[in-house]
Amino acid sequence: MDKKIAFIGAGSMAEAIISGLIQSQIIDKQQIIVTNRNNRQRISYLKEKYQIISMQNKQQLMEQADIILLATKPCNMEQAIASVQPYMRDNHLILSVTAGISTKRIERWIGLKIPVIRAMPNTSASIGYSATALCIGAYAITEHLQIAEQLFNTIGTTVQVNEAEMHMVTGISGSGPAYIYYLIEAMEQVAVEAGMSSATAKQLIHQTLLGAGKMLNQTNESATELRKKITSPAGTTEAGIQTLEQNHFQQMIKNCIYAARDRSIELGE
Ligand SMILES: NC(=O)C1=CN([C@@H]2O[C@H](COP(=O)(O)OP(=O)(O)OC[C@H]3O[C@@H](n4cnc5c(N)ncnc54)[C@H](O)[C@@H]3O)[C@@H](O)[C@H]2O)C=CC1
Ligand SMILES: O=C(O)[C@@H]1CCC=N1
Repeated sequence: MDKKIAFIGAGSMAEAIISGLIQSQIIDKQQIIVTNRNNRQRISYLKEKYQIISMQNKQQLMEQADIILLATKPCNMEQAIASVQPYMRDNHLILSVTAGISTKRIERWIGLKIPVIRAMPNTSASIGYSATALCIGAYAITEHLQIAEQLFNTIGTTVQVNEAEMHMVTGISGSGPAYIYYLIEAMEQVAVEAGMSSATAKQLIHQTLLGAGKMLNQTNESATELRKKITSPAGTTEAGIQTLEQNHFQQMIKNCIYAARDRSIELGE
């Protein structure tokens, strides 16, 4: 890719994308620029670790960049856009990974007929395994979507969705890795509580997770089919799953995802 990308916001998500892009070698390190509000220490860390460019001068940054990737928290986004808005050109491509904030609102804050694409990746981007959903704003055309797809496909998979679906996407795949980690935390805790060494527990659990993920990915079988194959009648799995059912596990997961979706809606308001 011969374009320069400027990251406005240099937190966890920006770092996951930067790390994934560099590993994919789609872009030269020197074509990645980062800036944040004022945390110099964070910028120095990223600059040193990834040998990318840092630039606190927003005018200079906007003159050099072709793609502007907005990666601040939703509450900081208006201010972040205001800091670069005077230097925006309508041939900049704006990408936003910010939860909740619509392309319409971004276009309004920018005040130009400028292409905006909203993306919802997840932190597995850092190793090339993000599940990213994309949706396009009013002024983005196929060519812009293709650039976004090219970029996010190097750090995982992409799917285009209607913007209305983005809140649910955020609840499912944006936050999704955290729910899985939370489940793993509980599995590790119980193994250690029962006397297993932490190293043994981690090895067994992490490989179990990896294997289950690959089974879903590599066989044509659904999660339900795969689960049923493990669940022998009157066996150990059945005993475990009955306990989950008695404790309304699936309803709890659904409530968790609805809560994340609703929070995304609130963040956009
Ligand atoms: N962490 C995750 O797993 C995911 C996060 N996102 C979205 O990515 C965005 C960033 O999330 P994180 O990286 O986790 O947050 P973070 O808090 O780690 O990073 C936010 C960054 O924005 C910078 N910032 C704040 N105000 C600014 C301003 N006015 N100008 C320039 N930079 C400014 C901060 O200095 C910081 O570097 C959020 O909107 C979140 O919804 C999306 C998908 C997954
Ligand atoms: O927790 C958050 O708000 C962000 C959005 C998706 C994942 N992390």
